[in-house]
Amino acid sequence: METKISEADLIINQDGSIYHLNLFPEDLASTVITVGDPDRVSEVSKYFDSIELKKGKREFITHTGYLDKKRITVISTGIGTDNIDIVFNELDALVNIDFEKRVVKKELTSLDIIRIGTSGTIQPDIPMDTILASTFGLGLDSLMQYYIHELSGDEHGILDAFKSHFSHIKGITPYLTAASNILLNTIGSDMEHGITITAPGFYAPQGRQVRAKNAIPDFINLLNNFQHSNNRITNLEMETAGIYALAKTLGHKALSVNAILANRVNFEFSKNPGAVVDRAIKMVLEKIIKQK
Ligand SMILES: O=P(O)(O)O[C@H]1O[C@H](CO)[C@@H](O)[C@H]1O
Ligand SMILES: O=c1cc[nH]c(=O)[nH]1
Repeated sequence: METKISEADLIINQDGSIYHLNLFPEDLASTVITVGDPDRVSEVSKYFDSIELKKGKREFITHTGYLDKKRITVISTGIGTDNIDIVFNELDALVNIDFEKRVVKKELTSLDIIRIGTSGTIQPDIPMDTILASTFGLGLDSLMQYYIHELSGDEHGILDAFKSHFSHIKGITPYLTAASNILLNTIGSDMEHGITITAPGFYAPQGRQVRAKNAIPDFINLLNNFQHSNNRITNLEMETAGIYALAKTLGHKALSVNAILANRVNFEFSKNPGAVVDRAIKMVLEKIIKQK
């Protein structure tokens, strides 16, 4: 017998839309771009040939439209993997749960989900304004402690090596998931590649020192001298690991594309962040319409 999902587990608004995203199943395209900043949604959808839908609630703004006959949804997640938990469970529910019967559909849909976000590099040879696709998301936040989450052989190897590199740091349980290979080799081709660290904050959790003192000394050096086979850590941000891990758990493909705005070893910040983000948006949209 099909298990019915309760009204408290999956909350559907009075009008039939999903709780936080405020969307109906038909509002969502099978190619989804996520951005952190709600204002970045229109920076993406301004390139669409037509926009059929604009909706929003809290920090979750959604536009769906067409570019060159391809239907695309762009949605803002806000900052952090706590928001990724909400957005990814609700995106999945929109395609894979029958809202009337409150059961999982027999035929599951796999979404293509591409993050276009901003990030700081920790490698001196990666110039500012680089567009980088994350090969793996390595989470230092706690989101995946709450989900059963299986690792492949490659993922185990890198994660075990990182855990031993990080073994003197107490109280952090890292997790790691690979990008979708298909999206990495299509959307992510012609981009710099590397492991992305997802931090549970912007300041000390990314090794920044302003007034509050850092508990982990030499954090950036500790990360940038990690190496496993050909894999090195290239950048820091706040969503990728949660996106990769939940996408894999729920059967979706995901890729994170990072506009590098900060170089943490050269202590520099981009002079023109808007232009770098715009270049990342255009690269991703061009690659999406070339797919299939
Ligand atoms: O520019 P977005 O997509 O928000 O991404 C990055 O910028 C925010 C911090 O400034 C974090 O969300 C981080 O992941
Ligand atoms: O250094 C940076 C830049 C953008 N976003 C981050 O999370 N970190």
